[in-house]
Formats: sequence, C-alpha cells, structure tokens
Amino acid sequence: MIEISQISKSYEDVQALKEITLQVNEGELFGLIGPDGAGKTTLMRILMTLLLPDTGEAKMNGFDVIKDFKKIRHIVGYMPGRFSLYQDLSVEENLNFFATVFGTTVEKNYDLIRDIYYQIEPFKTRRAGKLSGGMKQKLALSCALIHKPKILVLDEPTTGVDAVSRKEFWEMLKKLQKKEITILVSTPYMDEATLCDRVALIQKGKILDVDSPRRITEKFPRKIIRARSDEMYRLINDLRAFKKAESVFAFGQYAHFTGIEDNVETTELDIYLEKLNHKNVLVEEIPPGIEDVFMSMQEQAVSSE
Ligand SMILES: Nc1ncnc2c1ncn2[C@@H]1O[C@H](COP(=O)(O)OP(=O)(O)OP(=O)(O)O)[C@@H](O)[C@H]1O
Repeated sequence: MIEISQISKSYEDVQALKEITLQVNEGELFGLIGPDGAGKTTLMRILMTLLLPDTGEAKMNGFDVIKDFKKIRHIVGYMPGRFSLYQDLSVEENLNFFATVFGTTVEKNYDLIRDIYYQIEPFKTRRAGKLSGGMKQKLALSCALIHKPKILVLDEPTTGVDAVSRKEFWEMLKKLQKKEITILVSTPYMDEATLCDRVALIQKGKILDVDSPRRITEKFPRKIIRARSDEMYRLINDLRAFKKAESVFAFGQYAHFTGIEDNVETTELDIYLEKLNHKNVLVEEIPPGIEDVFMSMQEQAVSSE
C-alpha cells in the first residue's frame, strides 16, 4: 500500500508538487495520468526515496520514505522514465547485475519474470544499447522485478514504444497484478488510463481527481460532440469560431467540441460546417472519454489560477 499525505516539493522557483494526498491500495494497478511537467516523476522519485519532499509524509507498505528508506529499497521495484539499463552490458549481464545488487540470483526469482524475459532471452548476449525500444522496456521491467518487489513503480514505461509493445506491456502489468504486486504507473497517454483500476489526474503538481476511469467519465456532466471533415485544421479553427463553442480540441481523426451550454445540437454544427464548405462532414454526439474530462479539468484549473 502507498500512503501519500500532503506532499509538496519545489525546485527553486517551480513548485512541482502541491500538497498531494493519495492512497494506492494493496494489489491495485493505479495510474498517475498527466501531461509532461505535471509532477509525476517528482512524486515517484520521492516514493522511491531518491528525492526528499519539502513537506508532507509518504509510506510504502507502512515504511516511511525518509526514516525507513533502506527498508523501502528492498520492497520496491522502479523503472525510471529514461531507461535504467547499462547500455554497454548485455541483456543477461544487466539482469545479473540487478539481481546481485539485491543479494539474489536470477534463478531464484526467474518465475516472476519468465513471461517477460523469455521474449528477450534469445538476445541475451546482445548489448542493451543495441536493443529496440520494446525490448529495452522488457529488460528494464525484468530488472525492476528481479528482487521480487511488493510494490512496482513505473515512470512512463510506454513512452517512445510502438503500439504493439504498448499493448503487450499492459497485458504484462495485468499479469503481475495477479501476483499481488501493487503497481503505480505514470503515463501521458489517456487511453492507458482506462486499463487501470483507479487513476489520479494530475496537472501542474495538483491532483484534479482520483477515481476509477469509468466513474471519472460517468460523473462528467458535459455533452461531447465529435466532428470530422476533409480539412481538419480549418475545421478546428471554424469550430472554435462558432459562437456557442467553449472548447474544441483535436483528438485522433476528430475534433471534440463542447458548447458553452449543453444545448448545442449536432444538426446546428452540421449546417454551420456545410455553409463553410466543409466536405465529408461527420458530426455526432459521443459519450465523454477520459481525455475529454482531463481537457475540461485543465481548462477549469487554468481559469481559476
Ligand atoms: N531538477 C529539477 N530542477 C528544476 N525544475 C525541475 C527539476 N525536475 C523537474 N522540474 C520541474 O518540475 C515540474 C515537474 O516535473 P516532473 O518531471 O516531476 O513532471 P512529469 O509529470 O514527470 O513530466 P515529465 O514527463 O516531463 O518528466 C516541471 O515543471 C519541471 O520542469
């Protein structure tokens, strides 16, 4: 279990964390979701006992991050955002190194990493620096697990990794969760949020909401309309110029639109876009996704600053 209470941290003139209070339950797969610079790495480094908070307290399975830092290092596995591997060591040398540091052997804990490691085992003599992004990620995860941690902390593990490897990675996390490991994972990808049991939406060092991804979207009260046309850039600008527009942002192949009030009808937008000579227009109402909630919360947070 991870208990975070009123943690704040500043770097000179930047306040990276502002009174963060959060609890991650035992065996939970918990996501820290937020854009670059939100404070995710800072929070994780504090939990990993690598950085001291200015104020507040945090406990990992009951151990205090300041007083009990040595004990914590034995029960946590950490995969930092930038790969933690020794580029000049081979795959197996990296793994052996991490096992030795924790006073264990690869054989002893092989069971836990088997599903992940077997995919890179054929390349065990290759230097880590010569692996693909997806393979590096699997090796880094194996290294973070080799001492059988009770809590696993992963800082943006899927950034810069291809879509197939991203999907496989989340499947691996689900399997690890079944082995009673508490997992805290950060990501800037909103689609990954839906794979977590609960998430904290974090922005500019503040938590905007904590809940299951499903409840976060269910309790969002706004109507979302998505639109598409042959000219997406012009479409976004035109939608922003619509008199009842509150927010418009690009999401994949669509623009997501929220009105000043929720009485904007899809037909109104359809007619408006046709008049502006947009071709192949599609306008439809959709249930809000986590990215809609996040964008809306971000706007509110900025306007209340
Ligand atoms: N060593 C440092 N010195 C000064 N400012 C820092 C330092 N580390 C982080 N910051 C600032 O603190 C804020 C939070 O950064 P942090 O790295 O924790 O965010 P993040 O959500 O992990 O984003 P990223 O994915 O970009 O790392 C940012 O404004 C960042 O510029």
